[in-house]
Amino acid sequence: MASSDFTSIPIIDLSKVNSPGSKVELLKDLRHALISVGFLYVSNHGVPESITRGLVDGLPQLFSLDDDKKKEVALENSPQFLGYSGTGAETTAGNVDKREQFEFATELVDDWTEGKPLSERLKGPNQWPESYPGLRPIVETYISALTKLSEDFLHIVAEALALPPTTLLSFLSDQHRLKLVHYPALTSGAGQGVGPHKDSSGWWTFLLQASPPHIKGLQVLNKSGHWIDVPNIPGTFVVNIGQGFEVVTNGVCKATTHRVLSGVDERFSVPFFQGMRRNLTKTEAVGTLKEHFEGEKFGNGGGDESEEGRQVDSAFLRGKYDTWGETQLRTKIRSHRDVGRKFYGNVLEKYVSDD
Ligand SMILES: O=C(O)CCC(=O)C(=O)O
Ligand SMILES: [Fe+2]
Repeated sequence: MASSDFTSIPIIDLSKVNSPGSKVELLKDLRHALISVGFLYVSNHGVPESITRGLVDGLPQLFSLDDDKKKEVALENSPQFLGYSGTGAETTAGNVDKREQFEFATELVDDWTEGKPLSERLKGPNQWPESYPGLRPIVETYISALTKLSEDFLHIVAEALALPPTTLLSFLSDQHRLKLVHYPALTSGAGQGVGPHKDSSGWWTFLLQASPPHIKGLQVLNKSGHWIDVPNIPGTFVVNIGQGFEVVTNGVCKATTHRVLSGVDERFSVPFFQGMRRNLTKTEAVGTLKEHFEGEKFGNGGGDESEEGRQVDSAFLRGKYDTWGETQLRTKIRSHRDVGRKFYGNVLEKYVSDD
């Protein structure tokens, strides 16, 4: 094992930002987590317990709706790829993921018209299940709270990386995405809840583990290739780096590979994907902070990564398309070809056969 390799996930107490003495310690711990781990918990984050509780308590009711009620808000209806997708609709690392999910986003108007970049069509309204009218205020309140937390967090991250506090805000999107996820119980043994991946859809991910702490499942790959458990610690969010942030930091802060193993207990989770602006070009993403992150203070950076981690595709950096938005659209169309066929017929063939 590499001498600096991690075997557990650091907990960052965000209340330490409030006093100068403890802030120094916070920034040092955060910097280590960002450069050497890529995953962390945040505690004392300021999101009221009533907001997370409202969401957690609603999940069993939502997922126990009849199939035909879920299908009324099927993701296939939505050019924004927002809505319900059932178990078996997704594959990761070549295997089928055993999970069902509702995807929501910051509520926006679809004002795309012919001539605008196609990726602007990712912006649009949510589909709210009519048979659970109480869900909308719960989800909207939660998205607002996480939007605020994730923006505040970017200020602290910038400071931990020796940047002016507002530096990272210029990369933000007007749209953040939220998934409500249910991993059904397996009748025997363990199986793939979601396969090994790096988060490609956001710039940072804030995950609420929404089942009791004895229900495990989330694991992170360390640099020597061992899977490390990320148990649910009540009152915290798990925070991890997305592929966009890795690009912007010149690889100093790595998007760490993770997976979910399902077992005999069902499990719920809620990832919030803080969005990167769709018109961000590869040149801007790579170039804006390049000099800063090439500097000596990041000498060794997070450099090393396990072989399995290296294999995980970075669609933005290696892909053919110049903007973050187009890369996102391509990824979405490739994962949901039926939506591609219905709304993006002109580019479907190009995106599915360009590698
Ligand atoms: O369910 C979890 O704990 C993690 C989910 C995840 O990694 C994802 O959806 O990207
Ligand atoms: Fe993930």
